[in-house]
Amino acid sequence: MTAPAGPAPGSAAEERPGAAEPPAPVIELQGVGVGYDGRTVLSGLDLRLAERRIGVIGQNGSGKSTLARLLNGLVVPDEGRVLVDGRDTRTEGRRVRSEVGFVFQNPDNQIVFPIVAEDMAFGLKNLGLPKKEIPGRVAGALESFGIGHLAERHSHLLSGGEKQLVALASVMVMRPRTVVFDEPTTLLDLRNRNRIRDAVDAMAPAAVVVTHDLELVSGYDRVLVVHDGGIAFDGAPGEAVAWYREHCS
Ligand SMILES: Nc1ncnc2c1ncn2[C@@H]1O[C@H](COP(=O)(O)OP(=O)(O)OP(=O)(O)O)[C@@H](O)[C@H]1O
Repeated sequence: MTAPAGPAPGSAAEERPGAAEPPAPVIELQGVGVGYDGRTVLSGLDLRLAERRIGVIGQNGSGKSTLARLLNGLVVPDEGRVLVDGRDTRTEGRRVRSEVGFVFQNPDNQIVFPIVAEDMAFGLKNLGLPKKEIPGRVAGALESFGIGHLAERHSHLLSGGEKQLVALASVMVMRPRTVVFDEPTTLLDLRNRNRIRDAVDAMAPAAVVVTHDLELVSGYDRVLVVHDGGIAFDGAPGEAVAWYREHCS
């Protein structure tokens, strides 16, 4: 399999000084409430998200993953609504998910096919991409994360770090405008954690990153602290982390 001459649009390799960045879609939460088994997890959330790098921090069980899943319709609210560029995740979930990708904490949750390239091609086939364009797109996405050599490997036999990079490439190959990450570095050693951090920092789409890794969000545009069923702090990374340390440790 040969990589295309240039980096894939939307790939990490495309990101370079002066490269045009696609505008992030505007994600709006209006009066959003979610509960499980009659227990409220998030309530009365009103948020407008349009920055390119947004971090989400908070204690275990505070509702961060739930908030992340609301953003592309993996969870639909019990109250209120979530709009992505005006599209309601309840009624246009499929369309929203083509614009807002999701990288799970455990990459095994998103790998379906045994071979890496097959797994990545599956999503593109579903998108209706012409068959002859698929191998080039897959190769380009893998190369952009420095993992072209994994194309023909068995997905389930990869190391944790390799799997997480493959999961990220599998989302990026779909060319989303925003990628939501649910604790992308939790299972990784320091080297792979830094690879993922650099990949997220450099990628062209916007990103919303849920994490307990407070250093990860230090250069972000905005950080939300989820606490007591809502957003307890919303602001610059330094202040958000300081608020979190003071109130939640
Ligand atoms: N599908 C579900 N069914 C029942 N309860 C759930 C479900 N998903 C989440 N919860 C509960 O909702 C609460 C919030 O969970 P969530 O995963 O959003 O928190 P979190 O902040 O991401 O936690 P962590 O940092 O531990 O990953 C928790 O009490 C969790 O047990």
